[in-house]
Amino acid sequence: MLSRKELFKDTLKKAAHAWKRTVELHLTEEEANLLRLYIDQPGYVDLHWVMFVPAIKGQGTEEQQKKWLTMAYKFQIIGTYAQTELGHGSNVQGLETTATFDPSTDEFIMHSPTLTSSKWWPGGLGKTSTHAVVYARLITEGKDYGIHGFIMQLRSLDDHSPLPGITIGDIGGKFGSGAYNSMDNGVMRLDHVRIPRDQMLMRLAQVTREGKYVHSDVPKQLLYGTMVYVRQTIVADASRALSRAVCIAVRYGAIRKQFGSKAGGPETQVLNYKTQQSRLFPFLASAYAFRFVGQWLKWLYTDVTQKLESKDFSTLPEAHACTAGLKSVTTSATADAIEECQKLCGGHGYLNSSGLPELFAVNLPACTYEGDNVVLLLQVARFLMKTVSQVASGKQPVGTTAYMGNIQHLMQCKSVVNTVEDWLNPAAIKEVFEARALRMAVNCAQNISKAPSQEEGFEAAVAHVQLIIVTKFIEKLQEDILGHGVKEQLQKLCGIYALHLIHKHLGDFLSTGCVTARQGSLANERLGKLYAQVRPNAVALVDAFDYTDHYLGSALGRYDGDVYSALYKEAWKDPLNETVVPDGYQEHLRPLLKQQLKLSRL
Ligand SMILES: CC(C)(COP(=O)(O)OP(=O)(O)OC[C@H]1O[C@@H](n2cnc3c(N)ncnc32)[C@H](O)[C@@H]1OP(=O)(O)O)[C@@H](O)C(=O)NCCC(=O)NCCSC(=O)/C=C/CCCCCCCCCCCCC(=O)O
Ligand SMILES: Cc1cc2nc3c(=O)[nH]c(=O)nc-3n(C[C@H](O)[C@H](O)[C@H](O)COP(=O)(O)OP(=O)(O)OC[C@H]3O[C@@H](n4cnc5c(N)ncnc54)[C@H](O)[C@@H]3O)c2cc1C
Repeated sequence: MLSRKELFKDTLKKAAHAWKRTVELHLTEEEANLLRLYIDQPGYVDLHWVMFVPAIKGQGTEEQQKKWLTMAYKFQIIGTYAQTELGHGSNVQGLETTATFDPSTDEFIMHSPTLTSSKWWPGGLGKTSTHAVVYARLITEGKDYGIHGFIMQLRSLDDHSPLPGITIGDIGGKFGSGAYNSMDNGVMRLDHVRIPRDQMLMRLAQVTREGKYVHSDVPKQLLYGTMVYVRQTIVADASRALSRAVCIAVRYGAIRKQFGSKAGGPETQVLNYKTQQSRLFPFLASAYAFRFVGQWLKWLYTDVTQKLESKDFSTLPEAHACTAGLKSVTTSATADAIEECQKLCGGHGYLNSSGLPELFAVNLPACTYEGDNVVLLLQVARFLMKTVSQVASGKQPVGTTAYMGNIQHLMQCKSVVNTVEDWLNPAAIKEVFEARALRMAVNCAQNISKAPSQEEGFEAAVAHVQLIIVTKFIEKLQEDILGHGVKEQLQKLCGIYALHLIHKHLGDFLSTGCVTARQGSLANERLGKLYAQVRPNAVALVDAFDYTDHYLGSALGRYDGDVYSALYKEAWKDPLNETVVPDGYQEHLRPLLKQQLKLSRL
């Protein structure tokens, strides 16, 4: 119910309080991250910690890190990540902002040469950030060396006014009433702003005092390293958002009753309807699947980072493909699922008090930020095409593409499934997912020379990423899992996750010959049985997410199930209910009613 200005100020207040507590309680970096997470309101601090600091860590020299991170860690400066422009977001190499080296003063001149080169979108830029890592085309000795990162001070540290030559503001209201409107996404134009040479982030390349451009021995793709890092955190974020929506819809489904038995007995909980289960339980399974794959991705990222530190860059392409693909598939699935959960809760799901509209509006842009989901999957497709061609030339693939090394078998194998129970076998499931992913990638690679098809590449990428998620779920179940019966429940969810994908993408599985129509129908039968088996534990499986009512923010998802009183109470809090007779009655309603009454008497 807050206005945009009030909402923004509230975000500043919460962030300042969180920082105060972080200092007072001597929180570790991880604890401070959690504190921000549970404040649960997008704000400038996200950009500061999740993008500005990592960009300097990844692209700054040791000396630069020492200088800037010391201030950033103490919040003496607030930073953002200013990459996207009005004219270009996905096409990073198409950015237009220039950083021209002037050897006479040992400075870079930062400039926005066109309207479309205005920086547009960076979070916290609009009203808050004092500094930014700004991405611009480096020009020295008359030559354009492409996009590089530069640290710029944007606002005075005394009175917060923009520095000379910098025009800066907020880009305006966004989707939904609250949601991402707590963030001051900004616009910025630069008019020949001078910064010292040593504010170019120089780990990847340097410009000497004389203006010579010198490459480092690290790959230029490290320029994109911050995005790899953030995409990895977004997967965990998507799993959290999805689990919140599912928690609301499952709990409400257990409370909501519609239609009775013919004999006039009690009405049926909507969660008991098969159609409700087949729509909702795949989301429950996905929430767990995304959590496990997110944990694995975090491990992969840490592993790659350690390798990079010792100058082993070999796993960078795979890390890029995994983070891009998983960010894309999990955020798209999550946005769709939250929207569907709204429908699963019927009319009440459409109320703000259900918590679902806000959850949807906050998570929808994750499909776009940190890389449009389609653009990212096309990157995965490119990686797959390269891998297929390496396999063809005898190279053994590793990591998440290791399965492609089994090409002889996977290109011609037939699924062993013969009964409904056979679909309980993880090896049988994994084999059909591997065969589907490989055959789609190979078909795409073969067709590329004839008529390049983006769609085919996109579909092959989706199949590959789904295989990763299924595989990581299966691997998770091979670990020791504490708690009586917990593993059995997770096995059921793993089955649901995999089999609902077979159901949804049956066309792929059939057309690539991985399963027959009969096996597809056995998978559906198995899926129906799994839904029935999960039903008794569905509420416990969402309680296990351990969300407080406060964090869930939903009248429908309350732990105590007292849904109707909560809805009723929430309604009365609406500002429209502050007066019995609404504002506007005297000016607009009364004259209208009186006029009509007069007319009717004539
Ligand atoms: C990938 C692009 C589209 C590149 O396109 P292209 O022009 O074709 O390619 P080049 O630039 O020439 O590159 C070619 C080669 O480089 C490889 N490549 C590309 N990207 C990478 C990469 N990232 N890493 C490694 N390698 C890469 C590519 O494969 C080519 O290799 P080869 O030649 O084939 O060998 C690119 O331009 C692009 O990425 N576009 C997308 C742009 C984008 O993503 N922009 C993001 C802007 S910033 C933003 O959006 C910020 C949003 C705010 C988000 C706030 C998030 C808050 C999250 C909160 C989290 C909560 C915390 C949770 C805490 C917890 O849970 O722990
Ligand atoms: C809430 C939010 C916060 C953001 N925060 C930041 C930030 O802090 N810092 C920052 O720098 N940026 C930020 N961004 C910008 C964001 O990174 C870009 O919007 C994103 O990278 C997509 O780029 P675009 O907007 O140029 O989309 P476009 O690339 O213009 O996409 C438009 C359409 O074209 C399609 N398309 C584009 N290229 C291709 C292709 N090659 N093949 C097929 N289809 C294609 C896309 O799929 C999409 O459907 C933010 C964006 C949002 C929404």
